[in-house]
Amino acid sequence: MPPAINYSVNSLQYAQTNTYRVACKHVSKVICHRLHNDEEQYLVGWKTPKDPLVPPGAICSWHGLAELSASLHHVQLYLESVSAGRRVDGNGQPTTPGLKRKSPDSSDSDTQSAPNFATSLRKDTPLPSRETSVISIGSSSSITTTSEVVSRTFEVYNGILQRKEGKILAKKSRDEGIVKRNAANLPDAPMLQAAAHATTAMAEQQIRIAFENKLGRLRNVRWENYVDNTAPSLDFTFIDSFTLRPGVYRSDPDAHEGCQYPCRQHMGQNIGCEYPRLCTCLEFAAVNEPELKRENEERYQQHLQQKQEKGYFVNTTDLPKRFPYQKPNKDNPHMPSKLQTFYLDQRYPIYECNLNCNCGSVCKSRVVQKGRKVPLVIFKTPNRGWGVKCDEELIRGEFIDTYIGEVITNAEADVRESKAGKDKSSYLYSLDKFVGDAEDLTPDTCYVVDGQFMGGPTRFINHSCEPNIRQYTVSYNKHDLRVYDLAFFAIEDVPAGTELTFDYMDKDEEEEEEVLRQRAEAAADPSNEDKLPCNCGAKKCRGYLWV
Ligand SMILES: C[S@@+](CC[C@H](N)C(=O)[O-])C[C@H]1O[C@@H](n2cnc3c(N)ncnc32)[C@H](O)[C@@H]1O
Repeated sequence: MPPAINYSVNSLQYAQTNTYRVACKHVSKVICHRLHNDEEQYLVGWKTPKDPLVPPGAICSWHGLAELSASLHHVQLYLESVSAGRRVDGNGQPTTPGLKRKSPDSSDSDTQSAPNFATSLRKDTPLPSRETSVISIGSSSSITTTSEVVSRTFEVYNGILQRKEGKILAKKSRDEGIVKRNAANLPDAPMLQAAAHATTAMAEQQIRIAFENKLGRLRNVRWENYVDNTAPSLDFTFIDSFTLRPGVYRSDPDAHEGCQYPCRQHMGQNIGCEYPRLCTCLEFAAVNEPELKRENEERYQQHLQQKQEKGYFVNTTDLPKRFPYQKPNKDNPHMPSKLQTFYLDQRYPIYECNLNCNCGSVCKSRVVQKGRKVPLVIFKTPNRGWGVKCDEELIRGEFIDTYIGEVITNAEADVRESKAGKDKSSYLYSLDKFVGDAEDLTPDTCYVVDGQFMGGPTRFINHSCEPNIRQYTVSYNKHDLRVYDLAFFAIEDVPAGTELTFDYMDKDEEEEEEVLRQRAEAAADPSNEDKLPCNCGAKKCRGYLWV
């Protein structure tokens, strides 16, 4: 019989409330659940740290929700896999699909189903100071990962966790009648049977509260779910600006080139910049070509030629430019700023004034930098996961919010994608607008925004083949071609409460007939078999998400 073993106190931190908190970083995954003494408990599979396992040889142990408050997203992942019928055993093989959920007032417990070690412990052993059982390898001396451990056929012993002199001990039970379990196939049949009768309502409620708390930090965003009891992922942090990761650089805003003379505070009847030829911020802004053509046909032709050769970065000194936004409506100051139709249609990069511009904060060329003004709702859709809508009507050209997240190198994006599988691509947004406009800026060297684990509410926006919003490039530093804002604007009037969607493939509008032809072609193409079907419901739906 192996002796009682000390194990890392880091993994279960003793909180002042007399409750241990399972440290998230040590959890591999939640494997099963049960009702134990009327308490919902979750079987936590441990990661194997280099230091002694938790406890050495242990692969999993049961914990109540109070102990799992710092690891709730593992419980959330478990509940999602159960409801999707995707549960797998320790060998990665699917187990009995789809446990039937019980209503919250269900009083079934594991004692009424097939006996398991927990039942034995409770009956015959003196009540431990902490009633949690642990499954561990009896004879294993080497430390291996959880998945390695469970893939071997071991007889395991069942023990209890005890608190003693400031440490947590895993102790083998002396109970003769204890049921030995084979760790190769967890959760095993008796566990699954017990789980099928055990409610998960308390965990679901705590997950919803935890998400509510996260969202509470955001102004003017709420969430609702009239579809089921779930909440958006807890493994997500709301941030309010880009988080730059290693290898990513952006210039200091203090160093941005701003518009100087003749710009000044409160100019242009207090609506800011008014010199479309001189303003240095507008150096690379869209040239007002009809105006130029009217004024000087020769210079106009020269400009077209240069544009064709050099793209956005042609010499436009003294040429008339287009301000990105319409002038504020003096009669109705509550009317939101609108992106000019030219920019909406042409997708031309938008240059806003910056910290070093003389025009001041009221300038009409400052919209996206002032942040979201519209109230957003994250809501559960019936067949597209979570989506986003706005509580107020949006007008065509109105700014909604930006797409933010971790900014990573393209190489890092490849690594993350290869680890996470194809669904990962949904959250990766390349900052590739200016690829080719600088020699060293290629599809392989541009940065990528990853919104999966960090971001704002726009990270929940779904795709539609007939979208009502679109993403535009907004820059405050005309010399930085690598880091700029990805800003969403309404491309049509959107009634309050309508789901906001953009086209993940950013395609231009096509005739319905052409789209239907392409959809039939895509459906017949076997290489599309593993693609996600698109549920946008649009007449011009292309059939799959990534075509
Ligand atoms: C950026 S996320 C959008 C938020 C997502 N619905 C969620 O619950 O987190 C992209 C993922 O949403 C789902 N999705 C988005 N648009 C969809 C559509 N039109 N049809 C089906 N699934 C969609 C897909 O699973 C896709 O991988």
